[in-house]
Amino acid sequence: MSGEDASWSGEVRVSAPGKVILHGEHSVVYGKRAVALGLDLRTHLTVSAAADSVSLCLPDVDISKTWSLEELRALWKQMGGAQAPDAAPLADAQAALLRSQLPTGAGLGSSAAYAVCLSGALLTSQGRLDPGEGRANLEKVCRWAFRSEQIIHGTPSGIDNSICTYGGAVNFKGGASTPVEVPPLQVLLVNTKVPRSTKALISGVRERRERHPSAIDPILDSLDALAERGIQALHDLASATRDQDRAAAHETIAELIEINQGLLCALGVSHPSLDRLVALAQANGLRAKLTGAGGGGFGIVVEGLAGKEDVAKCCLDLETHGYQVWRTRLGAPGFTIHHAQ
Ligand SMILES: Nc1ncnc2c1ncn2[C@@H]1O[C@H](COP(=O)(O)OP(=O)(O)O)[C@@H](O)[C@H]1O
Ligand SMILES: C[C@@](O)(CCOP(=O)(O)O)CC(=O)O
Ligand SMILES: [Mg+2]
Repeated sequence: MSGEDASWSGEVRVSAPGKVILHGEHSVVYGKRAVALGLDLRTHLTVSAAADSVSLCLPDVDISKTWSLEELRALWKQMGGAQAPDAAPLADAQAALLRSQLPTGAGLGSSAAYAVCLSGALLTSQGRLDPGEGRANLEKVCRWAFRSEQIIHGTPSGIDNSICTYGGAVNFKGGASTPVEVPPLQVLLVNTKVPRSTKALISGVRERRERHPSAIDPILDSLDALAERGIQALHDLASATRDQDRAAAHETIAELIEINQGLLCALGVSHPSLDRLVALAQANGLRAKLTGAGGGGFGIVVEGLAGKEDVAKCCLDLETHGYQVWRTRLGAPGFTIHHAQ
């Protein structure tokens, strides 16, 4: 439904995945290439019609708020919202309930999954997605989610809202994303349990670059080249038909992960908990890097062709050192409408 007089009386249920950035975190903020994959941990949102208010229930962060439509219309007017060129009319009373499997503020894109769910559910409930316009609808969802990320982050690159909208794997550069064929990529998601702020880490990189532009810019260029090599390796893995080609692609991916972590250390976004994680993986013959903004949060260990025993031993070592470990396969589907009426 849309328009000032329309009153919608249905329910919309949607979900969006979290994400793992394989290559390009931080450098993507400077227009460099990045590659990210959907994660099978999801955020779910239900939006339903309400009598005369808008309420938002976020049990995972212990927030529950209700505003009367009158209050919101006054605020809308005060903000000059009606004059905005792409402003959506504030028409309907709604209740939104959101649940997430994603830890917040840890590098797995909880903010983007949240943003994508909100934008997708509201666009659906307001009748602003056109039946049969799959890609165009997703682009719309992605654009609105980016606005929400701007509120949370300040200067997001757009990669998180893109992967959480489109899912699978995306090749992202300069604000535009293209799909990448997803090979079977098994990883360990490792939680350092160290809290950190995406915004503060991005500022830290900016300040380091301002102090030493001639040293930092080549690192950003290397990260760009690494992402390009990473996409080629994913492609090689997806299209490999012989064991030796699969093995070669896995070896390349592992080596790129190792180089990437070194460059992120040079940008100043690692953390002792991440350095230890990388060393423990390496002691078991596996390669690891931080994912997302770093400074704590999550790291990933790529399993490649490691045997079951080596992977199990690596998990055990990590858990013994206090890390939480989840084993998962990357490439989960993007924004999904489960129910709309
Ligand atoms: N389930 C949720 N409910 C409400 N807000 C959320 C939820 N998930 C994420 N957020 C918002 O996103 C912020 C975390 O985003 P960010 O620092 O970018 O880390 P990440 O996106 O890697 O989890 C939270 O502080 C909160 O503002
Ligand atoms: C550091 C950055 O590249 C990724 C941040 O990811 P996260 O919020 O830590 O999940 C920032 C961005 O791309 O907007
Ligand atoms: Mg985020």
